[in-house]
Amino acid sequence: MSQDFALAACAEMLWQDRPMDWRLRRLTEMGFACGIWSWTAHDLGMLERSGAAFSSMTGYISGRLADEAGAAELIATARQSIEVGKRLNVARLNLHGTGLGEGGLPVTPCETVTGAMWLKARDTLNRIADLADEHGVTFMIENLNLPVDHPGVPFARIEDTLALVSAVDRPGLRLNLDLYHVQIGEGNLIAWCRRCLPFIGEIQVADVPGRQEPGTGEINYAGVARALDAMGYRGPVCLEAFASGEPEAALEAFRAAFTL
Ligand SMILES: O=C(O)C(=O)CO
Repeated sequence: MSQDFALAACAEMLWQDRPMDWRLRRLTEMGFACGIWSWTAHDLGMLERSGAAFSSMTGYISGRLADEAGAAELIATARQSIEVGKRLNVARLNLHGTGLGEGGLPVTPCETVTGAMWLKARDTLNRIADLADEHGVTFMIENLNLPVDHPGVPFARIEDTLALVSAVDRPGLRLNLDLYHVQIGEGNLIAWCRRCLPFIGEIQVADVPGRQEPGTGEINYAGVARALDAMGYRGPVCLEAFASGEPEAALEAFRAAFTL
């Protein structure tokens, strides 16, 4: 049995009754890198002392892609996140089309994205890619689903994030291809993996419905893993899911699905 993907898990969603340093140590012991969301929610010294390998974390605090004031806020808070990311040696810094608030809802919801907004978003992401070059870091933009978890987020669909990342086409800006969100919003997972392949920074997974580990829902993740292997993907895959029972068992189900 070989493990061809670099496996990680989102520490925010597992063992929610345990302190974060415990979760990070447990994931590390089990051989997983760790994903976290906003660094502002954590004691940075604790994160540093945990010894975890951080696969990704949120790479901004607030802001938006598609208007001048929002872009200024995004760039300023991305700068702060770069410093924290360097301190923790975080591999990738994650972005969304707009800041997310309570329950993952957009701080500034947007139902209609105009042509001018698309152009501004591309310009903002080029500024993000400039920052990435200057500091030697990698940003990613994550697709989200609109129907269930994140209504009103602009540039949320994989079609949108792929259009932006491929238009910018710079190594410091990649896709965080979240297959849970693709399944809800667009489906056709393997075809999207193929289209996104040249631009993928990380893949995130959870089953649908319920956002739990592979095997709890309708997605054949072992089949997706075989297809990714056949197309030559060898990058990180992160479980961003709740556990249906014991987190250790959820992590082993994830590992089994992505071990070829
Ligand atoms: O819903 C997600 O995938 C998110 O990462 C929101 O933070």
